Amino acid sequence: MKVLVIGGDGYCGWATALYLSNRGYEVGILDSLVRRHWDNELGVETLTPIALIQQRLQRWQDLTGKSIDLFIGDITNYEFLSKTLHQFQPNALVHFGEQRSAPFSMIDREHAVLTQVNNVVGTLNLLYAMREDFPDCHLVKLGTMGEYGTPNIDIEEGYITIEHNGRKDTLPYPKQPGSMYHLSKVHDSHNIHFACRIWGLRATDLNQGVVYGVLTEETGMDELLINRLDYDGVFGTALNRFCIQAAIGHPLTVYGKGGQTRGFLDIRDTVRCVELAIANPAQPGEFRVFNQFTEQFSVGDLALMVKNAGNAMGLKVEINHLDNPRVEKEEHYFNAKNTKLLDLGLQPHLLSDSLLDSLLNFAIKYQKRVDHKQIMPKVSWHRN
Ligand SMILES: O=c1ccn([C@@H]2O[C@H](COP(=O)(O)OP(=O)(O)O[C@H]3O[C@H](CS(=O)(=O)O)[C@@H](O)[C@H](O)[C@H]3O)[C@@H](O)[C@H]2O)c(=O)[nH]1
Repeated sequence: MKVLVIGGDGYCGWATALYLSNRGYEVGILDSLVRRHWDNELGVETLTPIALIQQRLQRWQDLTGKSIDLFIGDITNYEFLSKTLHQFQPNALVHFGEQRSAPFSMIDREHAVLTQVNNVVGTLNLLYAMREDFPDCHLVKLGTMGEYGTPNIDIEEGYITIEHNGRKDTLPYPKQPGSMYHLSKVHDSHNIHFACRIWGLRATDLNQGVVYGVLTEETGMDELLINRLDYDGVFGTALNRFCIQAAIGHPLTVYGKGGQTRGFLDIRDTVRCVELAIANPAQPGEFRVFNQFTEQFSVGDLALMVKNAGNAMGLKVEINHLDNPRVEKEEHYFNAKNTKLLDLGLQPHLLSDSLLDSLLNFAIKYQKRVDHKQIMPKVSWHRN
């Protein structure tokens, strides 16, 4: 089975490409490498030193004998995309190739437009390329739990059955995203759903929660295969940031009250979830939605867990409640379903003391690379 991983040079994409290659899939990576460019523009570097994509792939081949084809280019360029698909002939497309940071999308108008054009046009191009020449190919698209927002009712997996004035229907679950980035994913979901309904394409939208961790079996094999681990205020995400902050003695940056609750998962489960989706494809015409997370936590609870784990290792860890740079509910109901991937056989790696220890130790190992100026959030959702 041939799988093209779009965005295969990024945090989730790199881990997934190696995992699938190790499991015997024929893997190609398509990536524009723009994420490395955005790091340069923002003046930030991931905690871990990441090798050039070509060196990474050479090392993978030397270690395992498995080769991964590389296509460098941008899927917003339809000609490049179409040429690549014809060359590679994929059976499944795994699409991580989007601008994925909420703060980045909220910097200013330019970054909002960049995010939405990049994400929506890239995915639209994919849908048209599939419609033209690869109508049977299965699209596995990374969506986000943030598409739903934080409604005061249970969150279902993509659809909700509603009774209204004596009639009943199962309809797309209402969306109330919290950033221009999260909105771009909602727009994608609508476009993909349309392509499935009208053209009979098949797709799975993986509404992923916040990913944490850095090691997978494959990326841990060699220093040159090491994954990125972002800690800065733009691309760093909650738990990873807290561990790195604890390791360098920076107070943990809880935004506001800290009751913000989200779905979380270990990166070792991200790669497995993608494989489960590929191995059990959607039917022609089906737009399938899986909620891809394993546990729910509030950011305040996560900060406490990191503080306790850090204290146990002899680190002094403080928790700071900062003025929230985002506009979001800080105390709210949150109960999201996540049974579909479990039904397909996902065995979650739940957040444990040993994972926190390993992440903290990882952060301590690379602490010299941390630029302390990049920790505090600088992007505000507020009007002024
Ligand atoms: O130092 C921090 C960082 C974040 N938060 C809070 O933690 C929550 C999550 O923020 P995040 O930065 O960890 O994650 P988010 O911006 O939601 O985006 C990340 O997680 C999303 C899944 S979800 O959150 O929408 O379920 C993915 O789609 C995105 O690509 C990924 O960057 C927010 O309430 C935020 O205010 C803090 O309190 N302190």
